[in-house]
Amino acid sequence: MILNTIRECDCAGKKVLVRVDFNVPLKDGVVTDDTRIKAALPTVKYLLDKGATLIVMSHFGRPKGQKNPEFSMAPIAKKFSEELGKPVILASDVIGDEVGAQVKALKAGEVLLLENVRFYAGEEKNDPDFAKALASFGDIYVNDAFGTAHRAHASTEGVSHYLPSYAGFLIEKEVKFMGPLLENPEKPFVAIIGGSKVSSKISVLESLVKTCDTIVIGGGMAYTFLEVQGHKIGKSLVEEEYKDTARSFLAKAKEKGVSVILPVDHLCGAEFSDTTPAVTIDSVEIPDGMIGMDIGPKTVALVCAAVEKAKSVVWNGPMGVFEFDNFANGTLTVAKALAACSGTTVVGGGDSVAAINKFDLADKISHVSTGGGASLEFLEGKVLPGIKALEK
Ligand SMILES: Nc1ncnc2c1ncn2[C@@H]1O[C@H](COP(=O)(O)OP(=O)(O)O)[C@@H](O)[C@H]1O
Ligand SMILES: O=C(OP(=O)(O)O)[C@H](O)COP(=O)(O)O
Repeated sequence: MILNTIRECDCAGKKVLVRVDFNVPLKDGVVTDDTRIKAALPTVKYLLDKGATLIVMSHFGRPKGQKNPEFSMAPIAKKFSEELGKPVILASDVIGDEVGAQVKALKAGEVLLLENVRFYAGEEKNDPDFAKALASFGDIYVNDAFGTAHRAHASTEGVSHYLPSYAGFLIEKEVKFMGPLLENPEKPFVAIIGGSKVSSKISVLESLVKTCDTIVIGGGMAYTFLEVQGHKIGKSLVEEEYKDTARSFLAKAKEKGVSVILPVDHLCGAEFSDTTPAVTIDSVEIPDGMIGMDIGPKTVALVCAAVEKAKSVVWNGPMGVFEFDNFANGTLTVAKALAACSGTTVVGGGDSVAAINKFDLADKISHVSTGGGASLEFLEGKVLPGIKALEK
């Protein structure tokens, strides 16, 4: 996949329409995690250094096509300005005459942040008129919103039909790290997939089985697989309707000679709560009435040994209920193993990234993706419309 990148665009003296993903967590009107804002800064600063004037756009949350002050970009504009170290003007709206006038009034090198693009239904419908209205603000379009690249929306795909379009540094970096995992990973290649739902991860497992040497299945989704293997899982999470899918995945892995690591022991609780004491079950069989809430020490050792030998590792989804201190060990130890791995390590998915940040290990991972859904779809081998629009 070869992209047009901002290195190739002549943006001096031009108005550049930049799509970023500033869909960040807010609490009481304050940004609580600025990872996505920081991740967009290299592109924003580069364009400003080259003499561009910027019209920046993003969505925030899901206001469903309605103007709702709860979803205003105002608190994000404030944080963006602090991070950038220069004023950011917040537009009064997304499109329209008033915004048009604000764009026209911009002086060279100024930064205008449009209001939430999802205040208009045309955004998610990828309405050509809405896309044209956005495109009218710039001479060039730059997309750096990897986290939203799986959406074919007006600001992520539509505008590329009306302006010369380029990928920013973040999209370039995400593709640089994740592309080889899909096409030509350095071997041994280990994938660690966890989290709570088989339904949301089965497609990525089916894609990874084509390229991986080892696949670890942990977290709540592991129990559906253990149950189809005939093990006792107590009161652990199970997705009945995905048992056939789990069975056929295990058969496919066997046929391809891919080693699948499932939990061989567990940390269980009597109930799903953060005060439940962890009981180590030194067997794959979970007693009646118990809930599997983390992988046990023997499983942790198996996963760590696989990671230690790996040349490429991708991790998506925690190994246990890491939000509860009693059940965070599996996720923490696997995170540390990735941090110590000398191969290329890529972490994607909201909760695994949260775990990496909680344990302060982000700078020891080759690449921490800014996309949850987007990184999963990328690894599933799906075409991401926001990236396709930037291909040469
Ligand atoms: N053994 C488990 N039982 C129940 N939930 C679990 C278990 N292990 C992990 N989880 C939960 O999975 C959630 C993360 O899932 P996530 O990676 O977002 O993917 P998804 O929910 O789509 O599978 C976390 O909130 C974590 O507590
Ligand atoms: O936060 C996002 O997705 P993610 O939580 O899957 O990473 C993106 O901004 C996309 O948002 P959306 O899922 O409302 O389209």
